[in-house]
Amino acid sequence: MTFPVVLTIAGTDPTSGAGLQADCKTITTLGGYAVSAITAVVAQNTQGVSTFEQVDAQLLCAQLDSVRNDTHINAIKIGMLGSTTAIETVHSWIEEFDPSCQPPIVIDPVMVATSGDSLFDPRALDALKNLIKLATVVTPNTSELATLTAQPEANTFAEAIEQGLHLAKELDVHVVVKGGHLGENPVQDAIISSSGTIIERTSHTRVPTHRTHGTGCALSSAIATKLAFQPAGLGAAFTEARAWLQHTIAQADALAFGKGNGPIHHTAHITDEAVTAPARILLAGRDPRQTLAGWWEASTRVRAQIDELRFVMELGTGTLPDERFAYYLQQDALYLREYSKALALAADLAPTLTEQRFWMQGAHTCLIAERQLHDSWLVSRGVEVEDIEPSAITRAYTRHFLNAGRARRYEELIAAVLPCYWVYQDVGDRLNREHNRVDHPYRNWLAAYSDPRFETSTLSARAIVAHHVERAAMRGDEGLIARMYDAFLASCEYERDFFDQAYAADVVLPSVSREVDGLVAANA
Ligand SMILES: Nc1ncnc2c1ncn2[C@@H]1O[C@H](COP(=O)(O)OP(=O)(O)OP(=O)(O)O)[C@@H](O)[C@H]1O
Ligand SMILES: Cc1ncc(COP(=O)(O)O)c(N)n1
Repeated sequence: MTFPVVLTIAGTDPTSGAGLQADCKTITTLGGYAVSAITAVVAQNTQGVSTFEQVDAQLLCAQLDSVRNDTHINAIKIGMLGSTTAIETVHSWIEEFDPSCQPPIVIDPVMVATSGDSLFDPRALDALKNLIKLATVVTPNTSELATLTAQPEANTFAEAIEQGLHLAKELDVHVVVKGGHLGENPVQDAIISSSGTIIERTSHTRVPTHRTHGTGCALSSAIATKLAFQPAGLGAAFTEARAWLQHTIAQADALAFGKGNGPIHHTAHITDEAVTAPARILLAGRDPRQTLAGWWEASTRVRAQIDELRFVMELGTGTLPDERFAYYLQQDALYLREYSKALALAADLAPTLTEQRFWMQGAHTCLIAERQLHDSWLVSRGVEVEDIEPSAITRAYTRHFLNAGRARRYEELIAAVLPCYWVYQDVGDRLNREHNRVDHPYRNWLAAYSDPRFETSTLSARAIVAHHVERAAMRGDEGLIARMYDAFLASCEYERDFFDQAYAADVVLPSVSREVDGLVAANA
């Protein structure tokens, strides 16, 4: 297996919340191989910066050469540089790349730490702007954006966007505008192209935490890592990195490190067993049934079949006929009623209050989604749910998990309900990233499944199931693990058949009366 190499050029943080150490964690978590060059040694922690010293130019250059002489670099993230000397050293070093082979460069123009301590010599501003001209993308916060554009700090996201447009054109660089400092909820971010158009916008719930130390470092190194995998996909690199960041911020209070503005939880995804390249390496030699990463690998074939279904492809491109979509939504509404019962059964059987709360909340959300489906898209097209019967597929799928629940087999039940989160989130997120556009007929369906709240629920469901697999493995209960594994894979197959049924030969499609815009999400 080969890993794309991502170089971080940054200052240090001994407590690993920001700077070079945090960048290395981010790159590793997202499946890259992290290499680094130190610009400044900073004595800091979650409470502030006590002192720092710049690394001299020769030593900085020697570190950079050590990396370049030994490996191909797939992407570069540049963070704290601090002084004119460091900036000019990095500038000259980058200019030595053959222009046709220069890796993508992400610059986080670090000036002031979250604690308010300065990490930048203001006399270095012109040198920094010259360096930014060599970059692919720059990711200033609102205060850095104001300094770079010589304007007062923005008070609203719209003002920040104006400054971002100005900077993009002036320096001929893509700009990520970040709303973290604005206090608005939801938090908005956007990426602007060098020609001055907004490529992507994101909107996320503001996490109520003071533990946001290192968010800027993490976002920029995550974008660099995504670019290392896919150099041409800057828009997707930004939205994927931002979605990843949200979960790390949401888990910061659980990490609870330090006495001050603590760090985000960079590795939250691997601790709850997300499937990343490192997780796959850990799998080598282990029975794939013993980890969720192994389950996911085992479902690869079925997931590929889902991607190739006519229904899914047309849903993505927006060419799916209304009647097929209406049929699917009718069945989905019926499915959700039963799925909600399964989640309520899981709540009843849950061994802890946290798990009980999670499943109960899911059961409730399903019923809201079922109502919204009915009240919006279907009603507006004159399609009723009450008139129809569940299909054979809907019946078999719901029986599969309800049987486990009614037999009070908690672990099997939660393994069986997991694909409805995980497979849906995976398919929806990819379709949304590849196809969503303002005039897409099913854009709200696509957006719903890549919603960060759905992603957070999916990660929680995975964490709960992973915990029970782990416990069964510790007890040596191979039989239970095998039953959970089978229940999970059977549900993946039902997911495929569920998507496929609107194109079954004998399907009776509803008649759809008129077109009205707007559709609300199906499923959990
Ligand atoms: N409380 C929060 N909840 C959700 N997202 C947040 C929160 N605070 C910051 N973010 C996100 O974190 C990223 C960094 O934003 P911010 O504007 O704070 O940049 P920064 O100042 O460079 O970060 P840092 O705090 O590391 O210096 C952005 O994607 C922003 O949307
Ligand atoms: C070496 C270094 N680089 C960047 C930051 C900014 O991170 P934050 O604004 O979250 O403190 C930092 N504190 N230290």
